[in-house]
Amino acid sequence: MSTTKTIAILGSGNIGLSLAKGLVKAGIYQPEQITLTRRNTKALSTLADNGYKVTSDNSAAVKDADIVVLAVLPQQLNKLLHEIKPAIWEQKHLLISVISGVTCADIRQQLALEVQVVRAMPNTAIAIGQSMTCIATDNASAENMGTVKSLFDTVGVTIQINEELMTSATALCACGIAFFLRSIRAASQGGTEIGFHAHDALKMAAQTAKGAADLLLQLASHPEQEIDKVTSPKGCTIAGLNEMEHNGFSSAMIKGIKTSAEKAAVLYDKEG
Ligand SMILES: NC(=O)C1=CN([C@@H]2O[C@H](COP(=O)(O)OP(=O)(O)OC[C@H]3O[C@@H](n4cnc5c(N)ncnc54)[C@H](O)[C@@H]3O)[C@@H](O)[C@H]2O)C=CC1
Ligand SMILES: O=C(O)[C@@H]1CCC=N1
Repeated sequence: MSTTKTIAILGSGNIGLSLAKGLVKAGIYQPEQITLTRRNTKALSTLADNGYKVTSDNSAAVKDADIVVLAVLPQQLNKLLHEIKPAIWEQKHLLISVISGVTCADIRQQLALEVQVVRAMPNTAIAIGQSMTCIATDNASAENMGTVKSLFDTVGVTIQINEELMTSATALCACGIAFFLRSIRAASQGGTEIGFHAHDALKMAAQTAKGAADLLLQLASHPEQEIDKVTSPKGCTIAGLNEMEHNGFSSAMIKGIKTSAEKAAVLYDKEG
């Protein structure tokens, strides 16, 4: 699926660039249809060489775009909204915010405009078409939600949720990718301690994690069902697994996700 719409990504840092690269990789956008903004555009020179439009002028980028993606940090948002407000046309623009902890209503309130806003919470695997993206809105039309879903469907799996759950989605899916990466890293460190070179251990741990995830996704089974198939009686798996649990493995993950969700809810200062 390709589109003739143009998109401006305001704040081309980690997630903004991952999104841009993912959309181009998926074939839905040509680089020429995407404007990337950043205060220091030197950091985007390679992307400019690859055909993306690059500018530090957010208002110009908005004027040229059908879809405007807000991808700055929460503490950078109010200044950006103030800057682009005169360039936003309520009847034309669809705003997509990937910013954690900021509601659709917060954005309209800052802009003092009744523009349609959709929140999207992707993760960095969007760069390779493997994001888990949650989307939510409080005012966008079904047609615009369809547009946003189709856009993110090209770069992973998308689900629509209630906006109240967006901070939870941030913790589980956007932060979550870091939690799983750290688990894989820890497994590889264990692998090195028991005899493998570091690069082999990392590859073995990553493929094992991928296989575990695919068992759940492809067979639609439950983790414990799959774990039961691995744990031979009096065997080495249950011995290792129980040792991890005695050290708080599941508890650490649950507590970490709860802490991230609590933090996600207070990232944005409306007055800031
Ligand atoms: N990094 C991630 O995995 C995810 C991040 N998010 C959200 O995305 C947002 C961005 O996060 P990151 O990409 O990690 O941060 P980042 O710091 O890498 O990117 C933000 C970018 O915005 C630029 N910027 C700041 N003010 C600007 C302005 N006025 N005009 C143009 N560019 C401006 C900065 O120079 C920077 O390149 C945050 O609100 C975060 O909550 C959401 C999902 C995942
Ligand atoms: O760490 C953060 O605040 C952002 C939001 C989700 C992923 N990164």
